[in-house]
Amino acid sequence: MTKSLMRANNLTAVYAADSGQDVPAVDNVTLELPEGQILGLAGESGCGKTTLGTALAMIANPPLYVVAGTLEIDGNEINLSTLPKNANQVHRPYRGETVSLLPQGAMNAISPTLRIRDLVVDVMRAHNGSVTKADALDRASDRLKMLEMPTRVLDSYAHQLSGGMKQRMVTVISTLLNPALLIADEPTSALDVSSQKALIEMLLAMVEAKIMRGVIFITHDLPVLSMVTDRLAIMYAGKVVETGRTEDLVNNARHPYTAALLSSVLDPTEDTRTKHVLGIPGSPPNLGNPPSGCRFHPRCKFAMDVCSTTEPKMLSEGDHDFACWWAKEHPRETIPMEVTHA
Ligand SMILES: Nc1ncnc2c1ncn2[C@@H]1O[C@H](COP(=O)(O)OP(=O)(O)OP(=O)(O)O)[C@@H](O)[C@H]1O
Repeated sequence: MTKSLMRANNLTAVYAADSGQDVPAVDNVTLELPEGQILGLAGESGCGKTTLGTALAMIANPPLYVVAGTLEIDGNEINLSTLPKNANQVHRPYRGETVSLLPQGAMNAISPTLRIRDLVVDVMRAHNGSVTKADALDRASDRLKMLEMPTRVLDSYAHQLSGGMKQRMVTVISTLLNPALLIADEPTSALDVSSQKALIEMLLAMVEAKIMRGVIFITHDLPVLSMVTDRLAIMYAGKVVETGRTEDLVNNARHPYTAALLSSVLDPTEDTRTKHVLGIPGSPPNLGNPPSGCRFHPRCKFAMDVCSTTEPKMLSEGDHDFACWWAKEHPRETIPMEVTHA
């Protein structure tokens, strides 16, 4: 593997509940991103993707607490559990410059009373109060020219822009400080197909130009991830269950959950109309009280006795890691995809 840009070690993040029972939404997750690559983070709704992104971006606020874990990035090792509990007090260069988060729905959060140029100045000044308006706007304008986007957008209000343009603008603004790592949470989900393509092309151009040196791309949308990412990490019920090169996961899933997730996606080929996509039986567990052993075992058609009693350890086959008892007993065997024909 090429040089590592980021490595999160044994990260656990919990939501403190009024009932006193904490919900560990991210449980002992270890994740690595090589320099210059895009890592896709996928899994069903509620599996902890946004919580993991929030913890890595060092913007966890109560009731979310990072209770364990370190982040190695850019030669620093940051103990995430000892950062101030109020994210506003976290060392500024960590937030925004080391890691920048493009939150879910960011494009709809732009104030209707601000022009894009005002937003640029606000964001730049939040990081460095002494930045002049002219310098902030010069930087934004240079960045837009570099990305072949129209600079007149800076004079617009959000409601004057299309959804696709708004999303590209918030992406540009959230990377003006050249963060080492950008975490983009569902950046394409609310966009039409051509706007998705434009955003993806822009993200790839930004990585190519080293505006940021790595991206974690969070989405449910596996077809988008398989197009854009170098690596994938699949989460289930707060845990990363499989990670590796995108091509390896898509063609040779080693965890039954990954295989089930992939086979829930319709591939628009000639025989699509005759295919039954089986989906994944059952529903994800309550993270406050997850199943014992492997958390996926109640929904897994490959489950064995050990799966309900003992949590599987992460195993490696080359650059491909997975936590599954069935895969351990069936080295290098591809999990069959569950698609039937009418
Ligand atoms: N403020 C909160 N208090 C308590 N539990 C929460 C809170 N926010 C999220 N959770 C729980 O944490 C778990 C993980 O949520 P998270 O939003 O990280 O999942 P996700 O995979 O990003 O989902 P989605 O794809 O729907 O965005 C969920 O089970 C959710 O119910």
